[in-house]
Amino acid sequence: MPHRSMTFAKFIIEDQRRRGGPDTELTALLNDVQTACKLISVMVSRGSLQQHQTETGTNVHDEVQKPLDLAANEIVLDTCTWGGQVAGMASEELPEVFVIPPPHRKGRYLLSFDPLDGSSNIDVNVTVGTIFSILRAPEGGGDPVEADFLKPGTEQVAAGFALYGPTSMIVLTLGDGVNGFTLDPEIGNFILTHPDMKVPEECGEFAVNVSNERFWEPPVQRYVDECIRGSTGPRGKDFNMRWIASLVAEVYRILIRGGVFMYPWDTRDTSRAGRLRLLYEANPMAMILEQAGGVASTGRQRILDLVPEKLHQRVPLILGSKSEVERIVRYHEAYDKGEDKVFEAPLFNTRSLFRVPAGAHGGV
Ligand SMILES: O=P(O)(O)OC[C@H]1O[C@](O)(COP(=O)(O)O)[C@@H](O)[C@@H]1O
Ligand SMILES: [Mg+2]
Ligand SMILES: [Mg+2]
Repeated sequence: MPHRSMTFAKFIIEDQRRRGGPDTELTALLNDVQTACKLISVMVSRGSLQQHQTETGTNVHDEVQKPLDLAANEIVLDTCTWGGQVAGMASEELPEVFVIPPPHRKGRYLLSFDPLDGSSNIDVNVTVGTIFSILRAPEGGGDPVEADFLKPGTEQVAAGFALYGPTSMIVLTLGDGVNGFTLDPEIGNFILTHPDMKVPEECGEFAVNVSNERFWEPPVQRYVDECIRGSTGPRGKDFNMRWIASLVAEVYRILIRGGVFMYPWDTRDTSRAGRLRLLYEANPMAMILEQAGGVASTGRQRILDLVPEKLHQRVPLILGSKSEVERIVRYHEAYDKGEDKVFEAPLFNTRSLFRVPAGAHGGV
């Protein structure tokens, strides 16, 4: 039984003491984020018992916003504006940077977030979550602009996600390992239940939306084909497949059981570089994965090294147990060098219209 006194707030203060002194503003910001996650958790768990504004629109990604997407977005904006620790925020649900309005205090940090990840799952009562990434705001105290958010993931000060499932959890990294906290509903606190999480190396699961199979590049087709061929194929062992359509739930499963998650580049819409967004989906998840001993890549580049070009940039995302992701990266290398003739699928042959456009893999 975990000690109930090791709360999220206490853990952060102790971690900072251990690593060279307190940063009270960062601590306060993380507490604001945890408060927002508690509020969203309560709202999500009330399901149809709660009335929501029903007028919604489409977001900048042309996706239909659910009432809970908007309500969760408002909760994070409101909680973190009042807290006074951020200079600005970027959200999946807002086209532009949100600048802290006067008379609120402007803090030293920038927060990027996906208020409700996996929201296609709300209607069917499957786990959803909130993803967040924290950067330092530029010195000087002016209003932040888009360019201030366009920093590689290596510059994240902290990253994490909340999970609203059978239990509500927060998984957090401050750049020194990964820790998991479970919401104790009796006392209303997130309690450290999963210290020092590590992605298991031994694994037998892959997660990918196989309905897109015909649109994938050959290296991804090759990896999945080999998994499916199981013990009678080149891998010599059987794999299981999962697809929850909630990145938060997939990443949590990988932290517990290992395996791979892929939302690779595909040819459904060649103008976009992937499905998932770099700033508030791929980067925070990549930091968590790496801090837990895993790997996160586009298939060709380390996610955390990408220099974002725009706020809502999309990227291919492949993450999970080290040896599996490294294998997929090798398959991309072999394909790019023309060494992998076996998987010259018709869609991708040299005459194909669907050849990957230059630069697309870095995300646009
Ligand atoms: O429905 P698809 O194409 O399989 O996409 C599922 C992916 O989309 C997402 O739901 C995108 O997140 P949002 O719900 O925040 O838009 C991921 O969580 C998930 O991995
Ligand atoms: Mg999302
Ligand atoms: Mg979302």
